[in-house]
Formats: sequence, structure tokens, C-alpha cells
Amino acid sequence: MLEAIDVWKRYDWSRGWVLRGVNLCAGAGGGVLIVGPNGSGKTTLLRILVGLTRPSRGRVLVEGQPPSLPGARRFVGVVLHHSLLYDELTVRENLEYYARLYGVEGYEPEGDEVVEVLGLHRYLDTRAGELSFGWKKRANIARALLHRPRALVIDEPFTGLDDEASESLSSLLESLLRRGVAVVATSPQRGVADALPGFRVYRIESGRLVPVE
Ligand SMILES: Nc1ncnc2c1ncn2[C@@H]1O[C@H](COP(=O)(O)OP(=O)(O)OP(=O)(O)O)[C@@H](O)[C@H]1O
Repeated sequence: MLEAIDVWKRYDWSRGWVLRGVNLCAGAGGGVLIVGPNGSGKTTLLRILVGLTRPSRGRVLVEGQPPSLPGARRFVGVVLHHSLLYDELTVRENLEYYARLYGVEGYEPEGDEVVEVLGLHRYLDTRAGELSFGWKKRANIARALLHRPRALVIDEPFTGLDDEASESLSSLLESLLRRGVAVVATSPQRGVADALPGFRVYRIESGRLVPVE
């Protein structure tokens, strides 16, 4: 479960609030989609949710713990805009590296369902630095899910993916919800909600979350 409790954020005193009293809860199997225009604070909220940015006020809890605790990070898979893959390593080496980092025993990319669903098999032996944007994104999604986190936080899941990959990702996210994983996603485009049935949709308006019916 991911919770934001009365979260406020401003980056510096000379500028206004980016977030103003955001409350959000994504429980087991709950999907939340946050939509809003560029610069409205979506990424800021996600970064706060996973402990990469400090809120100015309020707090967040990951499975009931502050996200800064090392144990809490293990519960969450994170896909933000920048890649967390090592460009010099192949996709396989990257995935195996992260599996070791997370203490996942017996991990094999060939047996990884996410690798399969996203069609990454054919790129397992390609260096991450040689991948196109969309393929690198798919590899980052596999990287974020290989330790079977209880929650996935994903910024603009469909940006840069082709139609086929978007459909695969959409089914993958649905199946994560069915398995009890909490998913928080964002998009600058409200139409993305159509690809995410079962997600509660909010828009960010002046730093506040407003439910979209
Ligand atoms: N590290 C930072 N330092 C200062 N200001 C920041 C920082 N990160 C974001 N901001 C500001 O906070 C506001 C919200 O940015 P954020 O990236 O969260 O929006 P967003 O909705 O994710 O935008 P986009 O759709 O373009 O990705 C913007 O005004 C941005 O300039």
C-alpha cells in the first residue's frame, strides 16, 4: 500500500506550491492514474511517494513505513523518466545485476514473465546503451518488477511505446492489479484512462488531486 497524507511541496520559497495537501491511497490491487498538464506536479508526487523527493509538509507511507527506510524501498518498483540501466551492460546483465541487488534468488531473464510479455527476449544480449528509447523503457519496466514489488510507481507508462507494447503493458498492469499489486501511474493525457480500466483517475489541479468521474 502507498499512502500520501496531506502532502505539500514547494521547491523554493520564491515560488508557489507545486502540491497543496495531497491525500492519496493505493491499496493492494488498487490502480491510480494521475493526469495533469506538463508541469502540474505529477512527477513530483511520484518522487515523493517513493522517497526520492522530500515533501515540504505531510508524509508518505509505503506498506506503513516511511519510504526512506531501506526495507520499505523493497516493496516498490519505480519507473521514472530516466533509465536506471547501465548502458555498458547488456539487458540480461542489467536484470541479473538488479536481481542480485534485491536478493532475488534463481532469477533468469528467460523465465521472467514480464520479459516475455514485453517482447524483450530478442534484446537480452544487447547493451542497454544501444537500445532505442522504447526498448530501454521496456527493459526498465522489467527491471522495476523483477523483485515482485507490492507496488509499482510508473511515470507516463505509455510515452514512447509503440501500439503493440502499449497493449502489452496495459494487460500487464491489469494483471498486476489482479495479483494484488498497487499501481500508481501518471499521464499528461487524460485519454490514457481508456487503456487502464479499473484505475481510479485523478487530475492535478492547482496542486490538488480532484477525482475524475
Ligand atoms: N528539482 C526541482 N527543482 C525546482 N523545481 C522543480 C524541480 N522539479 C520540478 N520542479 C518544478 O515543479 C513543477 C512540477 O514539475 P513536475 O515535473 O512534477 O510536473 P509534471 O506534471 O510531472 O510535468 P511533465 O508532464 O512535464 O513531466 C514545475 O514547475 C517544475 O518546474
